[in-house]
Amino acid sequence: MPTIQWYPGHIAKAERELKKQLKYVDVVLEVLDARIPLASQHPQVSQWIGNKPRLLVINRQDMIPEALHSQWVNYFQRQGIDVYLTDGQQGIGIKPLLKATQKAGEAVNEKRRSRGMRDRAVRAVVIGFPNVGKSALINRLVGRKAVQSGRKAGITRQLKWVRISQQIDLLDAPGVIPPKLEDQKAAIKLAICDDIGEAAYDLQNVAAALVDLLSELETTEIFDQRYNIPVEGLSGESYLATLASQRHNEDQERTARELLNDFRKGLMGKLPLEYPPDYL
Ligand SMILES: Nc1nc2c(ncn2[C@@H]2O[C@H](COP(=O)(O)OP(=O)(O)OP(=O)(O)O)[C@@H](O)[C@H]2O)c(=O)[nH]1
Repeated sequence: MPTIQWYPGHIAKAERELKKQLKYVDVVLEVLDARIPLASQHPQVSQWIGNKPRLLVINRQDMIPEALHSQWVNYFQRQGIDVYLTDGQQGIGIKPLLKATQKAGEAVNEKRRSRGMRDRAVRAVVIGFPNVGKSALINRLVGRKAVQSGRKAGITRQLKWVRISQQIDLLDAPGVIPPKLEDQKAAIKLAICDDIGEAAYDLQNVAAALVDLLSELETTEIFDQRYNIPVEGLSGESYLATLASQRHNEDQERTARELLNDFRKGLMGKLPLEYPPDYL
């Protein structure tokens, strides 16, 4: 399979701007995609933020089965990482996240008080891959439409500070991705979930990879129900070809787009592409 690489100019610029702003930030909220919490962790974030407090936010919680929620929380907690599950579209899980952000930033004001300075608002930044739901989350945290949110990756182009309350200022950063996608398995999952730009990959390869991945996870029953063709015994590539011949007059590109859109819109049901490594 050809490698997936995507690092357009606006992302490189976003990363430079973000790094500049990080020194003014007290707390980092890293947003992950619930369907792929491991693949959507940015490999360089830890290095950028040093020992600033970090909260992990698993967004799109509505797109995975509820039974998995606590499994992910446990998995990250075992590594000493605080995790919050949210649905940015419906505004679920927002209050605990606000509280935790406030609490994580309090150390700054304790230090200021000890030097005889007045309290100031805690400064938090929301970072993550494109399209994971950062802007939708911010709008929920603010309680109004303060920043733009949209279905295509790469909507947020500029860094923007938003006042959430007297206590919290939030920085909305454009999606960042590593300059080199070293882990190609992760890159394919990001492409399937629409968390990197479409220019980076071949639609048919990625749709076939979705079928292969779900076969590996043994969660392909939905294909029999939705398309009336079982996956059993077929590779992703042959499945796509079979589906195309039955539905769209051999048009595999159109079939691939339809398959991926059905998955991305949640029309195939709650289908995670990753489970905690120690999931039983
Ligand atoms: N189902 C579901 N959709 C969500 C959720 N959060 C956000 N979305 C949708 O996902 C799409 C992307 O959301 P954005 O908030 O624009 O994502 P972003 O991370 O700011 O994207 P960039 O600006 O590209 O970095 C939008 O259509 C949102 O409505 C969620 O928790 N569940």
